[in-house]
Amino acid sequence: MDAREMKIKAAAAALEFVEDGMRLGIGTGSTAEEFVRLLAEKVAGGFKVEGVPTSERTARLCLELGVPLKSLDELPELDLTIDGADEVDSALRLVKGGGGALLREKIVAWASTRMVVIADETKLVPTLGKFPLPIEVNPFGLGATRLAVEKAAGRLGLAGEIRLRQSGDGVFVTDGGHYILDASFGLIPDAEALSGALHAIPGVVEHGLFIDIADVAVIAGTAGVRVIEAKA
Ligand SMILES: O=C[C@H](O)[C@H](O)[C@H](O)COP(=O)(O)O
Repeated sequence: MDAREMKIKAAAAALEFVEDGMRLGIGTGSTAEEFVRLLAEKVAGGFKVEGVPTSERTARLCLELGVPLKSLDELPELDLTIDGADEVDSALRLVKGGGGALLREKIVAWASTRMVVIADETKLVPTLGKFPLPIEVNPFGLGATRLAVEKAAGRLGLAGEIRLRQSGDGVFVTDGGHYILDASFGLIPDAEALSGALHAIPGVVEHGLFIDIADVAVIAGTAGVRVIEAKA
């Protein structure tokens, strides 16, 4: 099974969590896009959902495929969000933001009663941190914020390159008009402490650590699909 097939398997299994009439947060990325394609087929068959997209990219795909959309202002409470991840650990802590959508993804997931994360087994890790941590920052005072991030990480014994994300010839800009710093700190043994330290920096808008947000992970691998529930 190749990577795309695994993503489709995870997306198909996650579709089982979606009920007719649900208000649905719809994630961003290649795995979430497989979910949107499968959801669109169900919608075409008469299944009713109202989706809130986590990025302009996802919104475009939903509109193209006929998945009905609302804004989060119209639907401030959602039943379920289905989204991908860059890393998932056994406590269902996540690293997200590889596609730059982490802020809207976190806002949408937070507004949802449940979040189901979908991924192929390569994303499952014993400890978060192999994937560089995306940190969304305000463009104002970028240098100062970067330094503050470096110092905060250093106090937790973390160090590594912090790169300003680029896109084509320029700086990558998120849907919210912010920049992304990709921090290669290596393994993050205390994700909660790093999350708190980053949130304390005024120039940090949000970071890609999702802690106590995902309720279920649907992980597709060569041996089949595994469903992991978060411990209460
Ligand atoms: O910003 C993007 C998101 O957090 C994605 O859900 C994440 O990067 C996973 O994307 P993919 O399914 O393409 O690996």
